[in-house]
Amino acid sequence: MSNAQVVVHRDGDLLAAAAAARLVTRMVDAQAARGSASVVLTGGRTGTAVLEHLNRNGARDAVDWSRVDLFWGDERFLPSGHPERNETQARAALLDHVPVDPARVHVMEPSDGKFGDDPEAAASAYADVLASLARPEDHGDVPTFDVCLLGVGEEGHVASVFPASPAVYEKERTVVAVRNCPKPPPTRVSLTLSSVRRAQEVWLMTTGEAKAAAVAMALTGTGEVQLPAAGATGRRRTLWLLDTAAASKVPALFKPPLA
Ligand SMILES: O=C1O[C@H](COP(=O)(O)O)[C@@H](O)[C@H](O)[C@H]1O
Repeated sequence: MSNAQVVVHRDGDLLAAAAAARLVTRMVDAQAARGSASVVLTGGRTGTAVLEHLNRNGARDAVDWSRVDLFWGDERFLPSGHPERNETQARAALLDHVPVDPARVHVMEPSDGKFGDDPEAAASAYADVLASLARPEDHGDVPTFDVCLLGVGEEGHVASVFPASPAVYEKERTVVAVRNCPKPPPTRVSLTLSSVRRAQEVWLMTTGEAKAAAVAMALTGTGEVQLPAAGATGRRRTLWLLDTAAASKVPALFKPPLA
């Protein structure tokens, strides 16, 4: 994790506002360079707050939303429209308010979707979606995302890859079904860490003292099996966006002045 960058904000609200502004810039730059942008969304409180801030930010209209591919890092395997689905929360926070191209909003199937209550089939279908969008220059079955947004759990999970779970050992598949999650709901679909690592930039965003130990451990050499967040790295950049409480156990070496 030595190449990780840490940015500490005064509180969670400022973190979400600053991350939203940062995301606008990143998407506009990607569109200027390549014509389109691709972002992996995360669920959770911080991830949703970032989308809410993005929706309120006047600069959101600098993005050509019809040329954005949106993916999810994980999904809670629940019926379509369920309030706990990451998709439902992202739509309410942002996607229902901007002119996205529905064909470029790549959702993970719900538990009442075309595969029914079969998370393995939903995971396999999402792997097919990723593979269909990968270009030769991506060198594999996953597109090179511009940004992958991630929350971080108290025990160090990212997406729905939990410590010492089968998902953290997965080396072949790009997307997996996750069962018996320690955090409800118990059944989920998730990108694997190797898929997360296809992103140019990975932004790990979290707040609160309850996350402080996991953040510090991830930054100081704990392995990804014990702490999946440690294995969430970007090809070009790994950025930790923290509030002061989540950063409270980070060694001074990593801590820049307060942003
Ligand atoms: O369940 C989940 O939790 C994590 C972290 O959520 P937070 O509320 O503690 O920020 C999130 O990253 C993940 O996408 C989600 O499914």
